[in-house]
Amino acid sequence: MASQLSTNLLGTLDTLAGGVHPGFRPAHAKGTMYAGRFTPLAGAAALTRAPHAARPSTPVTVRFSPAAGIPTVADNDPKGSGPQGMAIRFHLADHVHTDIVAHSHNGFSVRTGEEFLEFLRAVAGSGPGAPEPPPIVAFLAAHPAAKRFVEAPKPIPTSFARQAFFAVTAFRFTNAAGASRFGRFRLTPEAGTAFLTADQAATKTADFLAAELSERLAKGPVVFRLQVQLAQDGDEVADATAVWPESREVIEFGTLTLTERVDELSPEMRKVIFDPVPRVDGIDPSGDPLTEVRSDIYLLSGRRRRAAAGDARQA
Ligand code: HEM
Repeated sequence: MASQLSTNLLGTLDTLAGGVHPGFRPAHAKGTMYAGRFTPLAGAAALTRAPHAARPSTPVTVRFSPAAGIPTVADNDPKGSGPQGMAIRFHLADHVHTDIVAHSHNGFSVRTGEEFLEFLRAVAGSGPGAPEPPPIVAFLAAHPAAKRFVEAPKPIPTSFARQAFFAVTAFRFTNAAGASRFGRFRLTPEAGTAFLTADQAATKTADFLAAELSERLAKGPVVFRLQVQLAQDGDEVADATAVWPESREVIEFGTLTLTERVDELSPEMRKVIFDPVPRVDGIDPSGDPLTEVRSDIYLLSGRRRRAAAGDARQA
């Protein structure tokens, strides 16, 4: 059952999206989906006994999305586009899967769901007609991580294939010998990162990122390196605002190769609800409080979306 916190978070995201858009996600509403394969490297099985770390290859479904809860948001909207999302489903068997939900900023604004609700409410209360100073000013003054997140540049990428993505919350990886390490997934584009200037971005069309990816895929696959940044003793593993230094070891977990676009409006794709909890033996939550609340709210939101799409019986 969804908690009061999840219900409140969902309601506030709806408010920020200008109301409920039936059948769409209240965050990362606009998205396109792709099919491909994951092939692990030796580092994967050394870190975890999860099945996709040992198999030669696993089919995947990927969804890229601008951040806003508005289904028509423009890909080049300076406020609504970033951080872009990349959600990955590894198909392990019929109806068995494990997901990674990542976005293009390394880190998050707040540590807990309660704090996120406070943040979203401050944003919602700071629109036209808000008191002076608006509530977001006091919130950001009291929450330095949220201030850093808000103020961090979020340039528009030239392509989803030229953007790096970070799963943000840490997991505990356990290998076949029972040895555990904490780490954070990240995705590095094989083509390297590349961003538009504000002037270049302004010349782009509203759906240019999906169009660009289709053109790119017509010429060949799009490749990402799936990596895990490992925590050192003493690193904070239960706080998504605590970004670990880039000097931490990063292991090559495997390669994600996307080959074709799939129809996100097909009944099968509309059913997909990505889950921030991996739910696979060998990759467990780290105790980060965001993980559980996100899992709860994505399910709540996903079920509402499925019901609106008319296939609630499959929920
Ligand atoms: C308490 C914190 C958070 C809340 C309440 C929240 C809320 C949501 C909701 C309601 C959705 C739509 C889910 C659906 O309808 O399927 C969503 C999607 C998404 N969120 Fe979050 N989120 C949180 C934290 C994060 C963090 C830390 C990240 C960074 C990785 C993130 C990245 C994404 C992405 C990429 C999607 C789109 C997933 C897809 O393609 O289906 N969120 N979020």
